[in-house]
Amino acid sequence: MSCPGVRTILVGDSGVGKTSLLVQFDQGKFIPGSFSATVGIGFTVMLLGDSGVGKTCFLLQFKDGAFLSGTFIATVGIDFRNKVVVVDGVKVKLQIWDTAGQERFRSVTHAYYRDAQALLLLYDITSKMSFDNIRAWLTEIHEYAQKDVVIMLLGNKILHDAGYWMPSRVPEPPWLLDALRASTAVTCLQILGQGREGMTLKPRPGYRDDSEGQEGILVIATDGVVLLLQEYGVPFMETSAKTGMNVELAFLAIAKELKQRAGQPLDEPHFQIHEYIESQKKKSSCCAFS
Ligand SMILES: Nc1nc2c(ncn2[C@@H]2O[C@H](COP(=O)(O)OP(=O)(O)OP(=O)(O)O)[C@@H](O)[C@H]2O)c(=O)[nH]1
Repeated sequence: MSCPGVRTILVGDSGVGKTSLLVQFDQGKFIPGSFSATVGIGFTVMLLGDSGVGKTCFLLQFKDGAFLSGTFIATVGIDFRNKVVVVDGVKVKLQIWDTAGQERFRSVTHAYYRDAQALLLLYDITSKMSFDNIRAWLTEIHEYAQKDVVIMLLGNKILHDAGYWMPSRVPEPPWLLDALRASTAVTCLQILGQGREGMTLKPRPGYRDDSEGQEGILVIATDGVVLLLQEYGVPFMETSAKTGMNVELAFLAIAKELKQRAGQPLDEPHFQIHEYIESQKKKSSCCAFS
């Protein structure tokens, strides 16, 4: 959550101490005897979206496996974290930039768009406003980012993770309640659409005041997203920075796509990010309703 400033690049032979110097500066400590050569393949991923959609939490969940609950401290300017992931047996270093969602930092973050190879664009599924602003974000991306930048749309704060939602009546059969709680907004609507008219999910009273009613919130999770995806063709997932759902999958899919692009011989078939995330999502949610 630091202010952007001068960019400094550490260069020098392997083993001279570049990483240790950086760790000493960042964390104020020296880690003895832990030399591991910094991986040669690396990509820059940028997190974008309105203030409060959960970008910082999303990054910290991925980096440290922890959720930052409680007081919300808006990011100032831009902050970054590194994480190495293994893709098909190869170490890939992701440098992830967490940007401030607040309007007043927009000119600062624009300066970084061009250096990003992938963009994770987040909205908060409980905030219609944050979804409505996605088109404006996509317009900015087309203006400032590289033409071939990888984009993924993420609907963060899935329904059940904070207990914001409750059914308007006890569902029948009773196991459906657990199924609904374990669902994304999209699957909730699919379940509710299957002959269970008259039952809706409601946010807890007083939860938010920037959305015009609960129907609107759920609709953005289906019609709005489908239309947007048809128009822009970007891959989409619902995620939870709180429970960790799909957080790692989002970064892994991006890393896989970038790695394939970087080293792919022309005659090899192109990696299909849409198909990859659909197959992985199915794997992780296959038992939710059994
Ligand atoms: N329930 C729930 N709350 C979340 C989730 N992700 C973030 N939050 C909460 O949402 C609030 C905002 O999260 P941040 O990660 O700071 O939001 P941000 O997008 O980084 O905001 P800016 O830094 O202003 O751009 C915090 O109070 C978090 O605890 C999530 O997946 N589920």
